Amino acid sequence: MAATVGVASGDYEPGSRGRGVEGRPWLTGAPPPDGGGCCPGGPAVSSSRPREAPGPHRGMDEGKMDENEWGYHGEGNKSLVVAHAQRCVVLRFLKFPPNRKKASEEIFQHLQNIVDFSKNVMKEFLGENYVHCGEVVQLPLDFVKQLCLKIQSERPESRCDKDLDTLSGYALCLPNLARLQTYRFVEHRPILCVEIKPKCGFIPFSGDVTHEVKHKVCRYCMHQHLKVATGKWKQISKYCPLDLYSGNKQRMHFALKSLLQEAQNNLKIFKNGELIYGCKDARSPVADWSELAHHLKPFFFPSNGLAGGPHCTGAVIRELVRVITRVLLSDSEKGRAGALRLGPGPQGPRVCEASPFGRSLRHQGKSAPECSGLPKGCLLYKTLQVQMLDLLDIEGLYPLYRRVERYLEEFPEERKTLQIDGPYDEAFYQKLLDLSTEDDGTVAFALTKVQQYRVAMTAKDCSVMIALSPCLQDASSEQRPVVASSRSRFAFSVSVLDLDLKPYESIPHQYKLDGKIVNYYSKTVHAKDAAVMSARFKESEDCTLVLHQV
Ligand SMILES: O=P(O)(O)O[C@H]1[C@H](OP(=O)(O)O)[C@@H](OP(=O)(O)O)[C@H](OP(=O)(O)O)[C@@H](OP(=O)(O)O)[C@H]1OP(=O)(O)O
Ligand SMILES: Nc1ncnc2c1ncn2[C@@H]1O[C@H](COP(=O)(O)OP(=O)(O)O)[C@@H](O)[C@H]1O
Repeated sequence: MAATVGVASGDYEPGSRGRGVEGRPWLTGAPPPDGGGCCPGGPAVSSSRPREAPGPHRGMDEGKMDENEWGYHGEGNKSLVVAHAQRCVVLRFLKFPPNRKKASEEIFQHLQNIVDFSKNVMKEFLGENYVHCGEVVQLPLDFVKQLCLKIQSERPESRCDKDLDTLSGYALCLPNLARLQTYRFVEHRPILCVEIKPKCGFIPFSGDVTHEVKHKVCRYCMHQHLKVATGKWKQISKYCPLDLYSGNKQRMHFALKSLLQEAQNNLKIFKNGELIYGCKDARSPVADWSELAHHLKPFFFPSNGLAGGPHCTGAVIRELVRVITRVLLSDSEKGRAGALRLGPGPQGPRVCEASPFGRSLRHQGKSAPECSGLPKGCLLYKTLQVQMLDLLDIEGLYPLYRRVERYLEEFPEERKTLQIDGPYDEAFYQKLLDLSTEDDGTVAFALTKVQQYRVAMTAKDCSVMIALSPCLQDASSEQRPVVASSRSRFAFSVSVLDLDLKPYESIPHQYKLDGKIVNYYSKTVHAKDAAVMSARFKESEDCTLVLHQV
């Protein structure tokens, strides 16, 4: 069990073993030292050992954490996140199905693996500026239990099939990326945060793909049909990741407007840390642009130089889309591409046949606008490079997974040597750089492809957080980059989150899911398109017959 540290120097030392929060100024309620803390602005997790703390009472004495200072922030399939009311720090807890008992040490190791993977792998691939590793902290069990009770009513019903881990006391402490990363204390300025889960930005190019449609339509667009059919979402989104990743402003604008029309779990907008836009689940009300514009107008038209009404809504949405596009194309790494050199970009088609944008161009007899491509130092480019570690597609990868499985059935003790469950250290990272696809029949080759696939899956499911804070006209940009809109200027930060390495055990699920998605799409959509085409062809044939008779 991880030790709880004693009184520390007060500096924030990431990567310690489940730092207890005792006596750690950057985690206490006291004002942090300049620049201290997992988020320089500070603070908040007070000190204590996991123990049955005295009954809850107001005030933050040393060693008592107050669940009333924390609020529900969001959750996905695996984690639940709470944010401190004043400070820019979050606690990210693991979630499990009810009655799923996991030993505390196992929880600690799981969380430490997330930190190690972010630090040793994703920081290398995506860049120092975009990735925040956080740190494993140990919390008072009573605090966690009270917190769980407090937030339960705020959770979307669709997420309540799993519960917060209240038994181990471990959580990840991270900077609150929904607030601008400041280098000192949090500046009390309005902050707008846009979170995008872009999903996979390329069409598979592997020769192992057996379903022809997979070379024409992207995974996201195909998956939309199955998701609507199974009731996960009400309507098919017009968003296509290839438009967002294209680097072409026209396509990126279309992609962002599509996300604004149908957010699903791919878009969330926060204002001063509060969720103001984005579906909590399939039953959430339909997107209301006028309400969103009302929230955003002060950011984009600060002098209130814009009358209300539909014109205003359109103008505000246009400004938002343009600013987000500029930020996505910004290059905080000054052109430093990541460690991967996967070639000029996706080798498959650059436009997805299912994208409404692509379809409208074809109907107008135009070709897709040339892909200006993403700047090599921007987060989308780097994320796409990591996604393309999926070199063989799941259809080519799955037999290699079976090879590793057969080896582990024979030598189960080798699982540790193969680093299936970590440690995700430098050695693990170095093995990811071997991009060969020539199968030499060895377990080593199979394992490398499996590990690369897991990393690619992680990059296909992560999210980009963009934080915007209005800054004065003369704000110098050396501390923080600045982006201009028609009437405003914003200091901004771009971060990536949800970088948990996808589990080795999820590969069979991916293989089955891939088949389900493709079969459903081929059976319903592709067949329908073919029927429409043949009806048109028949129609034109009938016309030809009439002509002959005459
Ligand atoms: O619907 P969510 O929020 O539970 O998200 C799922 C992902 O579904 P979605 O496609 O709606 O983003 C799911 O991604 P795929 O459907 O497989 O594309 C994702 O599974 P992975 O494929 O293994 O990434 C799933 O991730 P985990 O089960 O948590 O690993 C979950 O994504 P997150 O909730 O964002 O983790
Ligand atoms: N560091 C963070 N700062 C602010 N919000 C966060 C942070 N990490 C996660 N979140 C919010 O919590 C939600 C769920 O977290 P996430 O890590 O995506 O869960 P999961 O791993 O289950 O997908 C995210 O969509 C995001 O809105």
